[in-house]
Amino acid sequence: MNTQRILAHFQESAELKIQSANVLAQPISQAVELMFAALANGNKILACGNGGSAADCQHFAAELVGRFERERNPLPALALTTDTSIMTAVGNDYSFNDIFAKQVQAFGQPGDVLLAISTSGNSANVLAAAEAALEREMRVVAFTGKDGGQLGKMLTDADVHINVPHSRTARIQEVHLCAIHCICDGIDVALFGGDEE
Ligand SMILES: O=C(CO)[C@@H](O)[C@H](O)[C@H](O)[C@H](O)COP(=O)(O)O
Ligand SMILES: [Zn+2]
Repeated sequence: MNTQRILAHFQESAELKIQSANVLAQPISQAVELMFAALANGNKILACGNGGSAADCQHFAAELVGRFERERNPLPALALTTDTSIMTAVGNDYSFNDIFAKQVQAFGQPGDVLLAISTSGNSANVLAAAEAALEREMRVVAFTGKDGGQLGKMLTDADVHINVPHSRTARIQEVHLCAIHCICDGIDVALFGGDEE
């Protein structure tokens, strides 16, 4: 394979990370504050998304329940992407669009946070989950790309929108993962200090 193509992927990814840092530092900081306040109040974080974004949800939940870089007590975060019995039952008996919303209705409490990840902002099951969360007085942290899609439009001022300024799904996902690690670090800093600014 032509290594130029590989170099181009790295180049585009690195450039987008730098560009996104300027645009996303503020909303990522807001997401840390929102999530930490919820956790400190005894609430939890639910996470949903499809494909690579489902993997991101699981990655995020693993770092909260296990640990990120510092030793600490487990924090309550649940990926809604892992229970194949729930997802096949709801998908089969209702609709694939309901696989996350039903779980939000089952597990979500007022004050909990939904991490909703969709690079297009238009996946119907993620939109339904966000709608269910808002109905339950949960807050939503939305990770999107492109123009933010319908997900970006349904958020309230109390929610947080982390919209990656790019059109390519793979590149958007790479920035989403960086944002997830920023949030995990921010939660550790909120717990233990270490923010020198
Ligand atoms: O990881 C990738 C592409 O890089 C895919 O698995 C991708 O996540 C899937 O096509 C998703 O269904 C895309 O959905 P969304 O990000 O638009 O909500
Ligand atoms: Zn991917």
